[in-house]
Amino acid sequence: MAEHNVCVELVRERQKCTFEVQELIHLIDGGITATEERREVENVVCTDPRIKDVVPEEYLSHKERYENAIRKNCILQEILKKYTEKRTWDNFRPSNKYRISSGVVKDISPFMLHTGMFIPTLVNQSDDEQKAKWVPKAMSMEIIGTYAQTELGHGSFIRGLETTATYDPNTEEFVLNTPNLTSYKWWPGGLAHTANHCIVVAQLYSKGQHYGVHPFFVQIRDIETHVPLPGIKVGEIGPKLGFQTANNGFLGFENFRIPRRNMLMKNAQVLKDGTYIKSKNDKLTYGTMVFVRVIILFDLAFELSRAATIAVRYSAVRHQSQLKANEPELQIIDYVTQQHKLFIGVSTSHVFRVVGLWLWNTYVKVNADIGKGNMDQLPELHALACCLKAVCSRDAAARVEEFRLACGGHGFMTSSNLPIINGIVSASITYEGEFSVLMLQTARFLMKAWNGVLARKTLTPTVSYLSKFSNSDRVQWANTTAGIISGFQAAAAGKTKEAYAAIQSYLKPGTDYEDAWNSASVQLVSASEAHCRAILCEISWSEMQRLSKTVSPNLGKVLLELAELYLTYWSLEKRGDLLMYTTISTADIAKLQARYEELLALIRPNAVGIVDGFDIRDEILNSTLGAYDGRVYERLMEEAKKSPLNAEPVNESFHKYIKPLMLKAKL
Ligand SMILES: CCCCCCCC/C=C\CCCCCCCCCCC/C=C/C(=O)SCCNC(=O)CCNC(=O)[C@H](O)C(C)(C)COP(=O)(O)OP(=O)(O)OC[C@H]1O[C@@H](n2cnc3c(N)ncnc32)[C@H](O)[C@@H]1OP(=O)(O)O
Ligand SMILES: Cc1cc2nc3c(=O)[nH]c(=O)nc-3n(C[C@H](O)[C@H](O)[C@H](O)COP(=O)(O)OP(=O)(O)OC[C@H]3O[C@@H](n4cnc5c(N)ncnc54)[C@H](O)[C@@H]3O)c2cc1C
Repeated sequence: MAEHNVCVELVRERQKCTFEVQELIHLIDGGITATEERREVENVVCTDPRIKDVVPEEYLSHKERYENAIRKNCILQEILKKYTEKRTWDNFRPSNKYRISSGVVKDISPFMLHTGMFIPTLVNQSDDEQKAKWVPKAMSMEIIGTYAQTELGHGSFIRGLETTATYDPNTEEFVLNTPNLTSYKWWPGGLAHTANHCIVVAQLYSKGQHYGVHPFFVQIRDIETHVPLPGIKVGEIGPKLGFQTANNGFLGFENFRIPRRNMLMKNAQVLKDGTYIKSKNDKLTYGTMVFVRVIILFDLAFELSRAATIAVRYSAVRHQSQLKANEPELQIIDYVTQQHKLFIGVSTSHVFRVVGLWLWNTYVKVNADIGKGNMDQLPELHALACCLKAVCSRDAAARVEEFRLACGGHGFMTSSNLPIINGIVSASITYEGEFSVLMLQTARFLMKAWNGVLARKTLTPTVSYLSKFSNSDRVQWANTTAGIISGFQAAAAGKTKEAYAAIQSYLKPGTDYEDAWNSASVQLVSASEAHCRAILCEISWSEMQRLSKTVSPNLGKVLLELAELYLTYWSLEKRGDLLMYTTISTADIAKLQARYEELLALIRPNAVGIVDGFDIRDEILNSTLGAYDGRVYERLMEEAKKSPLNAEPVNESFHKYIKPLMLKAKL
């Protein structure tokens, strides 16, 4: 971007920056080569003239919008092939390269489920022979798939799914059926008109026995004509709050037959005669969900970085109100309340990225152990992935909404892109495991851990802190980062203990454990949240400290300020918990507040530099308010002019309706 086109405010902001933005970019990407590779792909895609929309997406009809998304995503796949052909799924590492999708369509790609769930399920749940047959076809997009689990009647409760797969040993086939309305598959992305295959999660029956839910590889459309195969009823579920171009669909089966070997057989198998071979652990069927819950953290970090870039740049450009009489109007970023809205979101993006990488490394290690037959770490991984996915998605949605509010009226414009990002992030609170449902899964793990505390057993690493805080004394508070982390752990331990006690108190004679659990569930969710906050604080602080030592002192200082801001913000938000479970005093809280305000002031001069460090191209930001040059007002007007209503000075509705109304009023 030529600096002479950049508005004066952003030029000044960039001059103020105390660190090398390029260094931050490389740190986020994971190295200079990674930045170069990402930029190369982004450049090829974003400068392809076929990708540019003449009419903005939001003015298209629902149908046109989908067709446009498909057209452009096919071009993207063609381009990406060149950059991914040397990769195999096995050497896949979460990479920023995939954020390019936002530069192609503003909303969600209809192929997201193909890449995000169909391929991972084939890779992780097929046996070697199945993998060799299906994965290359899926990777090259010779076949296009999705992940069809949720039904009209059941999403959270997977054991309640109603689609059946009944084995017929005479033909060595499974017969798939949708026995009633509530058993229609409902929601899968790309299912409606994009995918020709899917993973179907169905209740398995063989030799008259029921064996629970299992994944099946199912072709639903003819490869040549794309017509649904006989016995398949498929369609789209309609417009939603967001995800307009995701092509979410419904699917029903009527005595639809698939070969025996189309059951994914890495974990459990059905032999030719119908004999069922059990999996080593029946929760391995849920493996794709664990994978996606892990990678969602990267997606949330990315979406937050987009929203942060938009809101921070806009706040530097926008002037409003006078702080002092006869002085120029302030840049809104100089109002401390505005910094309070903005900087925690910026910091949270960094926290999610580093905690996401830590979680990813844990996932890779546990998966390798599972491969060797060792399932010991699976419950802990599941508990971690559940609470982190749940809390981070909810936090991300709150932060994006705050960024939108920070942009005032213009943040309400679709052209700001904040409403679309809002829709994308809000959906993640529900999909891949609804918030409360996942929090209660982590609570199950915490209750078991508390049993371990009471039995003086050695706990697994992420809950080992519970033993330290098992007595009733309030923990000694220290106004340091270590003190804050210890305070969060004390709060988590205290809440875990109370939730445990609440269950016991509800367990009167004649009360089932499940009812007592339900009665205590608000406290259980609260304990899970506290546990998750303790992890977010501990891991982000240790990771940011580690990273700060790998970069120049100037950048290191900024990283530590962002990490400390996160800890301080949450200490103040959760001061009630800290007052309950630590010896923190009102004077300590006042000190925390003062430090928080100090951190806002320290971050302020670098704010634009920090979001520049996310290195998000204008085509990927898709925002009138957030572009690199800060020409906010020109862009808002340019975009407004694209409204089809502005194509004619008088709309025909005037003559048809308004004029007759006015005439009637005269009579
Ligand atoms: C080579 C080139 C490379 C290119 C690669 C590019 C890759 C691109 C990558 C990234 C792109 C970026 C994309 C990022 C975002 C992707 C998003 C995509 C998804 C978006 C669309 C959404 C899809 C969906 O929503 S799919 C449907 C998801 N559904 C759910 O999540 C349902 C939630 N419900 C459940 O999980 C379960 O029903 C339950 C856990 C709530 C309860 O299960 P149940 O069987 O009833 O269990 P329960 O009796 O309560 O407990 C039994 C015990 O089992 C334990 N347990 C439960 N689940 C698990 C598990 N998963 N693992 C381990 N253990 C589990 C549970 O704790 C209990 O244990 P206990 O000991 O008895 O306490
Ligand atoms: C945008 C989007 C994309 C999606 N994509 C896919 C996809 O590609 N493939 C797919 O298979 N699915 C997909 N889904 C479905 C998604 O996984 C489910 O919507 C999700 O798992 C929640 O299930 P549900 O809708 O049945 O909600 P419900 O389970 O009905 O939840 C409704 C309410 O009941 C509460 N509740 C439910 N059970 C419990 C419990 N045990 N304890 C306490 N409270 C409970 C919940 O907390 C919630 O408040 C998608 C959903 C969305 C929104």
